[in-house]
Amino acid sequence: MAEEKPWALFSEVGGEGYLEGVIGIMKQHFQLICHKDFLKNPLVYGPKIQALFVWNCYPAAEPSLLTSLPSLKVVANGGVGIDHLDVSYINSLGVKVTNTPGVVSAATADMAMGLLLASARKIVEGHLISVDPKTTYLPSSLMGVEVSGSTLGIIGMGNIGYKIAQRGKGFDMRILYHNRTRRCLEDEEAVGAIYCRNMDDLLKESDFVVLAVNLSPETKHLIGHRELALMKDTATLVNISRGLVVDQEALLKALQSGVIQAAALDVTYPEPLPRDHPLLSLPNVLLTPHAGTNTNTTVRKMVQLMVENAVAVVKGSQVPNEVKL
Ligand SMILES: O=C(O)[C@H](O)CO
Repeated sequence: MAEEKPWALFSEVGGEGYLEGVIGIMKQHFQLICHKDFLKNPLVYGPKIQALFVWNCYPAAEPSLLTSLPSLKVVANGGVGIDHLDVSYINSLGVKVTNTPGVVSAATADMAMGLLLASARKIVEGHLISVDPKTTYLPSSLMGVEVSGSTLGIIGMGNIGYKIAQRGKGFDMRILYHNRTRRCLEDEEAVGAIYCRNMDDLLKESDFVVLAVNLSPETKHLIGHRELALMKDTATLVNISRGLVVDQEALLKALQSGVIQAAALDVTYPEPLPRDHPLLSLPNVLLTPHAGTNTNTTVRKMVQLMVENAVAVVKGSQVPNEVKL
């Protein structure tokens, strides 16, 4: 008789279309129950579940859920950032945490460049003018910032930061980076990146500052009043990491008072911002809804890796991407 597949709990929050493509990958290895259906009958399903698939905060891996899953072995996170998970608490329950580094880097770096270009060249404003028959296009209203030849400052030079540097090189940008540890000379030379041990030097010299760090107690509000004041008044801040890396109140003031020219943000806090949040009505802000990894290819790769991680934990074999504290 064929061995019964283990049970896994996942969230339906991504939307039907989003899940259609990926549910098949999960179903090859797991019997699935979505969070909504689980909540209708937690006492029946709770003891069966061995894997919990998590997308950002969905479902929230909180004590109330975790303690209702006595057979749980793994929380398999989709994405690299695990700031929404209390890893030590989860580990204390005898449950491993896994994530999906590497596979998210290219799409996230593309998003950073997309935001940078769209903000610099006012692409969204250009689209709105083009589709509105009542507006007349005046080139002066869409005057952009030249990207080629400008200076790109990358804060956080892990996989994603490095891919942003590769893209910046393609745009003939001068590349500065700040990271806890310096990359090897070979990596630096391949993209022509200059290391700034002191982040302030990067902030002062860059036309575009891109944030690509993980959120941790050390990087929370890494960019605040002081750092924004160091930036050029013609500079743009691009954030594809986590909203909390920036002090949002300080950013709002800097954008309102011309301390910096613009911001392009894929991440904020909270997400989404409330409809009356002042950042939403500033003309020099471009926002996307934390969609850096959201391509068919990357989502599939993430789910594939989530499943590989979860299967490895359940079977007790070598786990490709366990998060270790
Ligand atoms: O952490 C990540 O990889 C992305 O933000 C997706 O959640």
